[in-house]
This record gives sequence, structure tokens and C-alpha cells, in this order.
Amino acid sequence: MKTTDLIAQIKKKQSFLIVGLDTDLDKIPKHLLKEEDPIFAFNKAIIDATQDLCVGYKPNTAFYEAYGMKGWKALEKTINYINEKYPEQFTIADAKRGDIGNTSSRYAKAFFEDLNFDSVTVAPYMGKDSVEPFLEFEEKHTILLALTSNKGAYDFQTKIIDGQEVYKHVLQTSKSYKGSENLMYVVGATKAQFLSDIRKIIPEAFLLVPGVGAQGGSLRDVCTYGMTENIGLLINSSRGILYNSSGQDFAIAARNVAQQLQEDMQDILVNRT
Ligand SMILES: O=c1ccn([C@@H]2O[C@H](COP(=O)(O)O)[C@@H](O)[C@H]2O)c(=O)[nH]1
Repeated sequence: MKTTDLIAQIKKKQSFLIVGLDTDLDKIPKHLLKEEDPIFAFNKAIIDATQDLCVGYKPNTAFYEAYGMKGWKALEKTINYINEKYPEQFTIADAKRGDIGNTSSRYAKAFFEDLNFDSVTVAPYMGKDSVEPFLEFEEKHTILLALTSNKGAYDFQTKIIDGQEVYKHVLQTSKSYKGSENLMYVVGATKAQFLSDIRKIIPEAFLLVPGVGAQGGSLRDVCTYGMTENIGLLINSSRGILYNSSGQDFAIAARNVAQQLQEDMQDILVNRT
């Protein structure tokens, strides 16, 4: 997907919400467990109930890999369903990959060509040759972990090396990578206070922002410090949307939370200066 199409969708829907499809068989309504593919049945209902309120979906591959072949099949059915029925949706494989170049090129092929995701999350730790194979794909986006939402982010990401925090090195150095126009970055909603500094280094790039909902990050703080002229933010919520009812009304309950987030986003967009 072209970034211009993503921006157009955000403006049309007045939403920059990404629904996280972290589908856990221990958490989905029990009546779905008798379906042939409970994970896909749950995802399909959530997608149909929220697609007009969000601009994308982010399955975290861990929730599929945990169930082996069945899980991988459910992931494939989910991405195919979105691409066929709602092709305007921006899709993110939250897989946090990255390896020596030869191996990264296989990861890129798996997510961009075989599964046909629009984007994949990548860990920057192994450097340039581990990231550039992902950046070769046209109209595909590589979402580099910059400053993550968890407490462990302070173990390494904020440590100062050569006078600058490690996450700033990630932002600065990655701008010189071949194909860097295809980069986006992960910044956790719980790290909103860092966003002004982040925008000094990457004023325009889109940020994937997880951590609103179950992790307690503030949508308004993220928007105050991280929003750009073209919005530049994709706010993800997974558990906060998915698991609000264990009854037959689970998809309606998910829609209600997604709708509240969309209305908050619309309010922010309408009132921004
Ligand atoms: O810094 C990061 C990077 C990725 N994630 C992922 O996003 C979702 C968040 O789920 P919630 O249920 O809304 O907390 C999940 O897939 C994480 O693995 C993140 O939280 N922080």
C-alpha cells in the first residue's frame, strides 16, 4: 500500500486506529471453540464489526505460532480475508524479525510475498544488512522497533552511547539505509514524553504506537507530541478491544470500544490547530 493511500483512508474515516488481532484461545468466547477454526471465526467477526472504524489490522504472529500449523493456517486465512474483503485496510505482521541479510530476505519474502502483508515489524539490533532486505520491496513498509512500550525498553534503548540514546541512534542511522522511504517506527504509547525528541529526528515518518488500552498509554498525549501534518500515527489496541464480552455479543462489544477510540480520534483531528 502507498503511504498516500493510507493517509487518504485516515482522513476519510477520521481514524488512525489499528485493531490488534492477538487472538488467544483461552480468552475468546467459549461457544467459538466448537467451530472448525475458532481463531479465524473470532477474527472474522471482529474484522467485520470494526472495519469501518479502523484503518488497519495487526495480528501478532506469536498468537498464531503458538498453535503450530493450525495457528499459521488461521493467520493465512485472516490476512487473505482482509485483503479480499477489505483491501483498503493496512495490514501489519507484528513478527519482530531481523537476521543476517540472507535470512532477512527470506523473512521479507514470507510476509510481503507469500502472506501479502503491507508491513512487518523488524528488530534493528543486527543493523543495516539485517534491515535493508525488507526495504527492497516496493509499496511495503518495514516498521523498526525504536522505543518500545514495555519496562525493559529502559534496559538498552534509553542508554547513552556516543552522547546519544540508543533509540535515537536507531532513528538517525536507519535514515541512511537504502530504501529508508519505506521505514516506519514503533514507539510505545507509554513513552509519549519522548515523542517531541523523536519528531526532531524523524519529523514525517509514520509511527506504529502500541500500548493504548491494556497497557495504559494515553491517546491524547501521543497525539499532542507525535502527530504530524499527515497524522503520522497508527495507534494500536489489541486486548482493550478484543476481550470485552465472552458472550454471543463479543463482536458488538469490541465494536463499541473501537467506536469510542475512533470518536476520540475524530475529536482530536477536528480540534487540532
Ligand atoms: O513496543 C511494543 C511493540 C509491540 N507491542 C505489541 O502490540 C500489541 C499490544 O497489545 P495490547 O493488548 O493492546 O497491550 C501486542 O501484540 C504487543 O506484542 C507492544 O505492546 N509494545
